[in-house]
Amino acid sequence: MRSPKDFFRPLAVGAPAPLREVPFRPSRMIHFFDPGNAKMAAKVPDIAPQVDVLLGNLEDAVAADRKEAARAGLVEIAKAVDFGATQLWTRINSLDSPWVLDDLVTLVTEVGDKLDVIMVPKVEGAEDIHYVDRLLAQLEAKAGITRPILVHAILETATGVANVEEIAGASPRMQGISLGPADLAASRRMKTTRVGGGHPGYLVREDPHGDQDTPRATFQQDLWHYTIARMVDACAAHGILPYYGPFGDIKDTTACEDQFRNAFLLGCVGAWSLHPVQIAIAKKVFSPAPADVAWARKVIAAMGDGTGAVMIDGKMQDDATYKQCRVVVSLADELAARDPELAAAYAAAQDEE
Ligand SMILES: CC(=O)SCCNC(=O)CCNC(=O)[C@H](O)C(C)(C)COP(=O)(O)OP(=O)(O)OC[C@H]1O[C@@H](n2cnc3c(N)ncnc32)[C@H](O)[C@@H]1OP(=O)(O)O
Ligand SMILES: CC(=O)C(=O)O
Ligand SMILES: [Mg+2]
Repeated sequence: MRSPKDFFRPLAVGAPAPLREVPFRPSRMIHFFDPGNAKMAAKVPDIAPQVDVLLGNLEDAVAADRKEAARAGLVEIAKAVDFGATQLWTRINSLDSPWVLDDLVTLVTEVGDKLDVIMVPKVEGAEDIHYVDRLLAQLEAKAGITRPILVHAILETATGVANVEEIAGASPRMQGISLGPADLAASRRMKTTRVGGGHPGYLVREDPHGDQDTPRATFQQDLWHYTIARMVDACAAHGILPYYGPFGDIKDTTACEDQFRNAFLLGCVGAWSLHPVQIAIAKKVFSPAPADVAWARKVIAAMGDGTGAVMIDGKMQDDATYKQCRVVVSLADELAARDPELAAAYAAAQDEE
């Protein structure tokens, strides 16, 4: 482990200095596309302004014989498109694959100045992040890149979950972590074949009634609660951002919204959109509701310097609820600065209060 005094030292001569704080930039949806798929690639200029993050995916979902085409497609798109305030990310191939070295070398040297974040799949421990960290520093130095490219890990192996705290704190490059429910299910030998979401078999049943014939209600439980909660704590402890990952049942927009909202309420800042239909869902869910923002502003106003206790509409407010309200309001302000429609909805709700 590096000494704390060396933690923020560049790992290569000529590499940019690491950031001391992860910039909070809106990232309600990380929109995945395959840069080697001509139809999807053609949609990028139209989709870019609608999303917070556009991610050129090179890993799973890109067939083995299309890996080079996807990488080349991403370089072309990154050079050609003006992304405005939208972030450009990529998901590279896994560190044990034959493609990852070329992914990193090509992308950083050709379009490193356009890339905000590199998502690394199947991260198992701090050593995976250390490897990417050093290599990125060398490549940044070679390419003359002046601001560090950040790193995002996917939590999708049992070992990764066991090491999530050390992964979150492995480097000042760490921007965030996403849950990878599909690979994680396989790694853990879970018996769901879905990409995220619930399972009707994972339930609790109410106690028997005196009368044997009365049916006993069942309640479906959340398969992902434990992992998301661990991930959120690890991220918060290290000042980085947690995300729910993919929801594979594209047609079930209702369950997608539920899964995204559970993650939002537990502390996640965004989720992946795999299909254009999921963009609006993520936008809705990961933007605090206007009524909640108006309420939070009311509490903050009533609390003055944020200490003491007051009663508002029958509810006790004190230093802790003041902090909760600050979380909601600062997120709303950051999102409103990027999203005029949302800013207007917040202003209207404020006028109603
Ligand atoms: C477990 C994991 O690793 S998850 C992450 C990896 N997976 C991915 O990245 C998947 C990304 N998404 C996709 O590949 C596709 O959305 C699929 C395969 C799920 C569905 O694709 P389709 O069957 O083409 O869906 P559908 O017919 O509804 O698409 C409608 C249009 O949207 C386009 N489209 C679909 N997904 C996307 C996308 N993610 N980005 C941009 N455009 C898209 C299609 O090309 C199609 O265009 P067209 O109207 O010009 O023909
Ligand atoms: C997100 C991802 O890669 C997975 O669920 O496996
Ligand atoms: Mg995966």
